Amino acid sequence: MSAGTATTQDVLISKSFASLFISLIVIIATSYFGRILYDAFLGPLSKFPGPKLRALSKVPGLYTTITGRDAFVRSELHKKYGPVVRVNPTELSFNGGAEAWEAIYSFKKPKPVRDPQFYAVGVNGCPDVVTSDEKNHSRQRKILSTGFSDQAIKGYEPLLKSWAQKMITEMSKLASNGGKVDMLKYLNCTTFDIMGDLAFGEGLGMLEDGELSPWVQTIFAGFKAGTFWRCVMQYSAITNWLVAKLLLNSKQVRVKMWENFEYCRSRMDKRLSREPAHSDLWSRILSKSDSAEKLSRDEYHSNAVTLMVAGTETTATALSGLIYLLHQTDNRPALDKLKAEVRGKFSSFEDVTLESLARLEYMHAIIQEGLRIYPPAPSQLPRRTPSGGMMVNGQFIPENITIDVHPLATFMSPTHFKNPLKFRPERWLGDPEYKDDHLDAVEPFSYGPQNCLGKSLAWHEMRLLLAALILSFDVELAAESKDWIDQNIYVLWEKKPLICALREVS
Ligand code: HEM
Repeated sequence: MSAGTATTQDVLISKSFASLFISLIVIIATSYFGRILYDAFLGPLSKFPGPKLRALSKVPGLYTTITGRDAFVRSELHKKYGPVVRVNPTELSFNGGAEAWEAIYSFKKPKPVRDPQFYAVGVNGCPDVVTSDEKNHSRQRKILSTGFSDQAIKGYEPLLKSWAQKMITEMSKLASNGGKVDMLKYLNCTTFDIMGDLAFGEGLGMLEDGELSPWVQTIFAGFKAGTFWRCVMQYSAITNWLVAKLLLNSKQVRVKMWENFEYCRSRMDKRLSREPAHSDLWSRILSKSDSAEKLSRDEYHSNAVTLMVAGTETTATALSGLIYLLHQTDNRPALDKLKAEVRGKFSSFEDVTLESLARLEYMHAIIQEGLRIYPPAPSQLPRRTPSGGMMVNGQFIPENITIDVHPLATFMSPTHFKNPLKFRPERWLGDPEYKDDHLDAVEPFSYGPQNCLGKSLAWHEMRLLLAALILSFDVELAAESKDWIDQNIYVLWEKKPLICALREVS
């Protein structure tokens, strides 16, 4: 056989390999894109309305999320397409009000689970009340609830009042020097000190320093960075693997994450080793700690981290938003009525009790309206449909689909509220002008068995801190905070300092 013949044979073999390879690529590409087209236009989710581009690709949703505009875009999508929108190839967003909350978040079975891509287990690998499976969630929640009962909260009253008083004292020092106050920072310092005292038996020294600790600043920055990396991970299996292996597993990131975790772990261990001077979240829980259902040491650690994040920024955000809204020209009548109610009822902060505050009707309506327009948790809380799929509002949704009620798109929807953009506490007080409002669409603390465990404590804190401010100061919004509410959302609002001038009430 000549060398020339062998070369021709080689060429023929390599040509057939090339054409085999190209055919393989064509088959894979056809089935890949065919699948995408099928899912978008013929698959089980194709019956749900929404922009076709969003049915075809995750990219538009990831883009609006990374740019912090997703919540606002979703509100517009719901206005255009109605109460259910296909916002991603495998995600449906709902804003149907009470019916949608009930369908997705209630006790009813089959129940969707918290989306594991959104709810990641903490650095110690031990699931807390938020990230554990259904059985462990019920167990942990039952134990933790002991620390949030009405009776337990009553026991925290002196502690809560002393921190509110400390907040006023620190603000007064600035006000008497003619200085301005970053209300957001002081409210955050207060809620973190309160939670430190409730969870670790001692404050975190933030009001004293007038600064958020580096630990808190890292937590806040983490929401934006976390949103970005989650989007990269969600893009594809490859990016998911790359971020998980190269970034999250890198020594530098692990060290930083452990440092953050250590802040809570060491304080939690210290608390568990001694009895604090006052009753706190754990007092009742520990008094029953011989029960078979007790928390493990790791569960104490992971829940301490969760409580420090869930129970602080949220309350401070609600109050900052409320203060901003109350100081808009259009809302002055509401502010005046609130001042009259609080100052008419109490001559000084010493007279204030949690119980008497809970009876202030106008304050209640004001806070409800603040939570509607500026909910501290404005973004979707995603759930995954269970194996076998489930019915939602009369429509079948296959398994492993992400579904959620979008809080902001629901609370600001003209379907549910007259003048949805206007701050009108009267809608919560039976004003006939707002008789057609769907007040039960507003669930700022979420709904059902996984709703906010600290809801009652949060309400007491909001009323107490608001009353303390009203009894102590007349507040004016500084010019630099005029557009404070124009914020992006990275799971939470990306807030700027809320600068206010304070005049002490004589
Ligand atoms: C205005 C203040 C607050 C708002 C708007 C709020 C809102 C929420 C929301 C929407 C959820 C559901 C999260 C989800 O499903 O992913 C939640 C859960 C939770 N919140 Fe709050 N929260 C507030 C204050 C607090 C406080 C003060 C605490 C405790 C000290 C707290 C502790 C928790 C816990 C432990 C969970 C998880 C419950 C579970 O999974 O069973 N929250 N909160």
